[in-house]
Amino acid sequence: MKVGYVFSRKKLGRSGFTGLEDYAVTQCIQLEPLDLGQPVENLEHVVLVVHKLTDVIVPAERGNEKAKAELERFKEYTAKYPHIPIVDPIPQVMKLLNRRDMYEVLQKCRRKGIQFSVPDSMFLTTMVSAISQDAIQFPVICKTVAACSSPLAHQMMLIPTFREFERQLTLVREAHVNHGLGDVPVMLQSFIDHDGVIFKVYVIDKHVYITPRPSIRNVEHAYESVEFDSQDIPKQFTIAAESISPHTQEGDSEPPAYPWYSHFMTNASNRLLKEKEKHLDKVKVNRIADAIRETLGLTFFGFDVIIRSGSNEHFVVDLNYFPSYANVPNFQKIFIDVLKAKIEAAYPTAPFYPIEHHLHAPKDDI
Ligand SMILES: Nc1ncnc2c1ncn2[C@@H]1O[C@H](COP(=O)(O)OP(=O)(O)OP(=O)(O)O)[C@@H](O)[C@H]1O
Ligand SMILES: O=P(O)(O)O[C@H]1[C@H](OP(=O)(O)O)[C@@H](OP(=O)(O)O)[C@@H](O)[C@@H](O)[C@@H]1OP(=O)(O)O
Ligand SMILES: [Mg+2]
Repeated sequence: MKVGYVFSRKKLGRSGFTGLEDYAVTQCIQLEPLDLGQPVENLEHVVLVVHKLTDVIVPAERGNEKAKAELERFKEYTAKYPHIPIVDPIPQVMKLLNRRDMYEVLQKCRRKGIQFSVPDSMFLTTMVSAISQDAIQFPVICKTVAACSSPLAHQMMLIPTFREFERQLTLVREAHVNHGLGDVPVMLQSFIDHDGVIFKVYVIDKHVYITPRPSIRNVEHAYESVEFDSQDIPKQFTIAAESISPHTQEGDSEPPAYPWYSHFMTNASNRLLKEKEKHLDKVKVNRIADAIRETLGLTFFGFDVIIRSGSNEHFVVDLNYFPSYANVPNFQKIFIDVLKAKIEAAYPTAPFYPIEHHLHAPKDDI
């Protein structure tokens, strides 16, 4: 059975996708890229489409001609073959394109009675919009309202104090600095001290995988704002084994690769990680995953959890459609099993044939 997919070249280069087509064949699934550059008539018939179409929608919305044409082609395709399930459906995925909608989704999940928090957030037309000192608790992180599928969506600024916020405004207004955050809608979100450890939660249908990652250290004193690119944050800790050197201290970091590096907990001790993991409530995290799945009707998503220092308060700070699934054990098996279950649900009477058999079957036989 053929499953069409639409993923960016970057995504297909990720480790989880390496060898996926070959593995899928062993499971009677033929994964085929949907070439949105071709007329719809030339697109092969498939039984299901899986995608991260946000990578087409976002550039299309920004006027990219190639992306606009591809999106049109995708719409034509779904109009022509309305019976083919799109996993996940585009209207649901669209709810994660911006952080305002994401915030609403998380609030809705909280109303289902699960005890978790979302940091206070406020939305500004641009960063130079005036705010009063008590509008939000500082420190804050300034994030673009646009949530994904563009480099700018990952440009952030950690702003320790209101005074420093005002200084940044002056710099932007006088155009002394020209960071991308200066003239786009932004969200200010209260920064929560969490000891530099974030938990990435990756969800594939009912499968939930949680893994710790380096994050921002606690803000213990005022400093100048820190601009960073969230995609450049190291994806794993260099574990500082206390036994290696008596001079090694918890939180010592590697030589900075970026000016902002020292603000991140790149080098954690096993003790700190264990301590943080002890506070992680996996049952709660699973409940949050269930609530998001039910609220949005999504199969593929990820969210980020931090635990406030000195407490058990869990915060969700980000929610993404089709994240990296980096290091998820058995990713390929889980992914293909989930696709098979979707196909079986959509076509309950059609058995899975070995691919050779299917290729010789009549065209409208799945
Ligand atoms: N409210 C917060 N309090 C403390 N730290 C935060 C907060 N929000 C974000 N962070 C830190 O900043 C990082 C980037 O934030 P966020 O996840 O919102 O960015 P993103 O670009 O949307 O990420 P992704 O690459 O997952 O899409 C987080 O991984 C975490 O380390
Ligand atoms: O680049 P990576 O492979 O790490 O994956 C990142 C992914 O980029 P990709 O979908 O183009 O791969 C990002 O997507 P956009 O927000 O830009 O849409 C976002 O989901 C991050 O959370 C993922 O990083 P993670 O934090 O899960 O590792
Ligand atoms: Mg994140």
